[in-house]
Amino acid sequence: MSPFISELPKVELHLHIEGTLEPEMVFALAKRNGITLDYADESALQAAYQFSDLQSFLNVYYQGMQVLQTEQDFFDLTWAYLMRSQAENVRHVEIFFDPQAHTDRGVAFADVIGGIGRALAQARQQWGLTSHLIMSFLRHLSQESAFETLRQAEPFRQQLAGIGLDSAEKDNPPTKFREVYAAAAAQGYRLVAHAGEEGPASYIRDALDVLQVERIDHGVAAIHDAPLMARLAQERIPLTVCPLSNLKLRVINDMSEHPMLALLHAGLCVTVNSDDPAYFGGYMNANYAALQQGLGASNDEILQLALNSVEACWLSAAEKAVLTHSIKAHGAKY
Ligand code: HPA
Ligand SMILES: [Zn+2]
Repeated sequence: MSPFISELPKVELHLHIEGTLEPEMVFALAKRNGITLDYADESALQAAYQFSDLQSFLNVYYQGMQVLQTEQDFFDLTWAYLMRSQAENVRHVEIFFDPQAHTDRGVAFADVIGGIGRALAQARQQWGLTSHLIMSFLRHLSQESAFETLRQAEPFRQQLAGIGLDSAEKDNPPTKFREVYAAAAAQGYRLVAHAGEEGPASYIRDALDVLQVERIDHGVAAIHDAPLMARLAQERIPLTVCPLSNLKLRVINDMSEHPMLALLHAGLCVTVNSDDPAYFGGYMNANYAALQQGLGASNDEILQLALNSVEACWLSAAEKAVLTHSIKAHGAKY
């Protein structure tokens, strides 16, 4: 790992906390909670991490997270992620969680958000690692289920910065969630959505125009739509791109085909993120390194990507200025 990447101050904007569940923790939590797994050991579980598309990943992802049952489980999961982030010089994170994937199997919303929130608060206190939490609706479920989740979140409104939309994209367009996004906006939530990962570029346009999101998660399908790219550049709509995820889920066949630098050079506010690092082969540094090694990204390009993440995040202007300064100071050393 080049020190230029490992010592670079970083911001992560697209991370599913359930996607940080490492095989080792799957087995530890299964034991603690008296659950029998279908896999003999960690390497047998890891061997199942061969994905052909988004759905083949989601099947494993939803199965793995069933070991998460108590408030302490959610704390331990989140704390492990934050320790790694701290070690990788990540200074601020905006992370997703999938409440319906837990409440649908009888885990209380309060335990999920309680454990995650306790870990985030501890990281802020111990290291000054700041964070925001984004509640994601599962798009393969109904809009009514999303509304029910929005109601369940009401007592925790202050801990939630925004809402997102994830899970199976194909045949679950943004338009399916028009009303629940409008209701969340009326409650003051900030809005993001996954769009243009496996789905078409038109889903990115619908996320912007119908759901009124301010940031697009993934969005790599924009590369196929020149007018949309021009709009995204003109409006500086951030895309939270996840290189290793795109490779593992076969959105691209090889890192050398990744559209990140083409989007960057067209003036888009593209950012680097890890998505589900326990499943896709690496955390933040590994995603930056993949762009350096697989796509030939230069130090200047990497620096610009890191600065874009500060621009795209939800910190105050004063907090952003501190991060921008430290990224530029890091760049000046090379
Ligand atoms: O990459 C993703 N795409 C859609 N849904 C998800 N849920 C976790 N990760 C993902
Ligand atoms: Zn994602």
